[in-house]
Amino acid sequence: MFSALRHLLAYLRPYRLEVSLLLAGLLIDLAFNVLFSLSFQYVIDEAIAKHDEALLYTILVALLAAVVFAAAVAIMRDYLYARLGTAVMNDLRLRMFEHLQRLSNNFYTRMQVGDILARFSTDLSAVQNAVILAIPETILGILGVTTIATLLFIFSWQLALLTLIGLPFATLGPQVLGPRAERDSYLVRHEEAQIASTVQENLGAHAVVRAFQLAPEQTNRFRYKLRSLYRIGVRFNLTTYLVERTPNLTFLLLQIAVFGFGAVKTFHGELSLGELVAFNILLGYLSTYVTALTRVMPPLLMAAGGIKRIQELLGARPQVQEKPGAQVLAPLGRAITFEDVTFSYTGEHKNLDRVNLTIPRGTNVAIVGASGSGKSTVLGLLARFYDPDRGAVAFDGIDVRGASFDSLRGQLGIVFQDSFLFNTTVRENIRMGRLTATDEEVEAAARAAEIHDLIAGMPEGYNTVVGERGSRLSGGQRQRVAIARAILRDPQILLLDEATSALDPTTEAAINATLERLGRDRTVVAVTHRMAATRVADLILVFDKGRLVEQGSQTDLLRADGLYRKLWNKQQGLVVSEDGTRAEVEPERLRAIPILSNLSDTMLAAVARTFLSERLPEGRVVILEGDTTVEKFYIVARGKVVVLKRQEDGSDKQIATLQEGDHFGEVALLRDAPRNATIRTLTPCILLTLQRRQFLELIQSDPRLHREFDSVVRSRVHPVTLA
Ligand SMILES: Nc1ncnc2c1ncn2[C@@H]1O[C@H](COP(=O)(O)OP(=O)(O)OP(=O)(O)O)[C@@H](O)[C@H]1O
Repeated sequence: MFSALRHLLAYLRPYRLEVSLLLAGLLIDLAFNVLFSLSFQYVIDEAIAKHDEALLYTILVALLAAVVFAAAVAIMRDYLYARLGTAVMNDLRLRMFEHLQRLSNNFYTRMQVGDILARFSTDLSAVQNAVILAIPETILGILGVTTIATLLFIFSWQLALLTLIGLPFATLGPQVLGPRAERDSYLVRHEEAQIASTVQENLGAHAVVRAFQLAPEQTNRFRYKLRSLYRIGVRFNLTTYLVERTPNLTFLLLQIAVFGFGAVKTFHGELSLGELVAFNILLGYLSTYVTALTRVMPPLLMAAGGIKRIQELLGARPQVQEKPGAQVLAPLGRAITFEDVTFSYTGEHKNLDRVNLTIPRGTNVAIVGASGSGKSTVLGLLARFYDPDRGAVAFDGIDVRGASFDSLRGQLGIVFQDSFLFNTTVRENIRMGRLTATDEEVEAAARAAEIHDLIAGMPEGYNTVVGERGSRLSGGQRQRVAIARAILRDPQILLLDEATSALDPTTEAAINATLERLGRDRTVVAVTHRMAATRVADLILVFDKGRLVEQGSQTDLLRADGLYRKLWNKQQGLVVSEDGTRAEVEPERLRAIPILSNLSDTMLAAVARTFLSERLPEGRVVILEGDTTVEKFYIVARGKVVVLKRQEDGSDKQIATLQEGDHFGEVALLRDAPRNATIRTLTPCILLTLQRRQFLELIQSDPRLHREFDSVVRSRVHPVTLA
């Protein structure tokens, strides 16, 4: 609690003037309350008892004037509260937002978006409550209690002593229950953030939820999270009410005791009637101040959890930082090198293992390998989104860790598979490549990315707003805007991370041609899982489980008959129609699938004809773990899918990703069995599917094949393949 208060006061530090005026206002408020109490003594003992009418009216007029003045001051205080609350919140929002810009990629993979957003919403509003309500009430409470306690001593030391002995009991409740409530407050905030994350995920997945009738399952998951919030919420609310309630109760008892004792003293003439009344009114104010102090407990406790979570965010250190006095990197002259680079995202296993490579300036380099082999990680280290655990990434021999961010990233233009477009105009989206670019330069970049004519043809031209994440543009158009953005930087080095793999073949070919042209005279490093796209590369780097296992030109690598050749073969025989809507598999390609490898040519041709194409958007569940109704075998003709395994805590763990040429669900051709993993599309996909019923009909039409297949079934039923 004290650390939360310390942080709250730190948030208020830039507003010393406003806080001083507020304090002055609070003192005036207190002074009025004291004067009001004392006036009773004078009215009763001096004016009424002594029949002094002039004094009576003087006191009443003075009181009226004081009320008007105190009310004016109270309005000024309200204004200051309003200003302070809003200003402090905006300061915090800005600090958090700025800090988020500095944090490294690892933070974003670790944190859920909903959790971060909750820190900006519910946590901040709890802090706002504390600033607006709790801080002034606490200050007024403390000032009030001390001033009034002193005055009480002046009236009657015995009564005051009695009050002061009783007062500590009022703090027992908060002392005992406060720390527990503070801990629970953090938990409540955490649970609320979890709920925000679940809602956010559900909103993003609404199409999948509807298509797969997952609403009851999703609602159950949500209900489970609500139950957890309910448990902690009830405990927290009860504890905070008790924190508030116990002092009130103690105070009531105390008030009765003091009043009784005072009444007896007045009866015996040891205290005047006016003094007794004034004393009791002061006591009433004391009670108000103590109550005010206890009333601030719930919002303060609530804010304590929020402040802790905000401070956690502000305290997160960027993993990758610019060194003080970092060197300005000259434009790349000779080569980018990886010198014995080892890197792990989580420390559990190496995602890059002792990688040595050289990318000479001006070359076109392709990075290939199975999904998860570390291709994108190479780009991440090159752009210094991460730092290697061992070894170094160097530009012309200079370790990038010693270089300034601007001079390193200023040389790079990056196009991702799904480049983010902001919900603003096309012009502004492109200009984000270089904020100082003129409109003419923006248009020149759009021309280079071959999207100028299309933009110019739109009713609002470059001022067309692209919608959330660029939703008003097609995938190909979005990608061209992203390329224009990268080109606007006129980068020496172009990094392409699967820049065209989510597009249909015609658009992909067109954009690849654009990129090929734009890549001339630049250094291009392109991650791709499409082997055909490596044809233009001067150098191909082949990765396997984080290691660079082969490198050379396409001709060399095909001749070498190693991993590259294997990956190449896997993608042969899968033909996608130009508009990217259908796919076919060539019979010979099916021979690479163990379960079909022994079929005759005629049968393979028949099986190949039986395959159907399915187009699925990103994020669609193809197979659900435990489902027994899916009777299909799948080949990925386009795109990427992820294999997920349900964990004991109900979450899904990613165990593999499969890409073009990979297959899954082989076991569905053999027998009924619950699927042992969930398969979900990571990108838009075209899947080739083979229905068990149709497949078996084909097989059964030929008794010889039927016998052959039976023996395959018997030999393969045990080692169950994926899903
Ligand atoms: N932010 C991250 N945190 C933890 N592990 C990660 C992270 N990013 C990637 N990985 C893991 O590191 C490994 C290499 O990932 P990387 O993205 O470089 O592979 P890739 O070859 O580009 O795969 P793909 O073709 O599927 O994009 C994978 O096992 C992946 O699961």
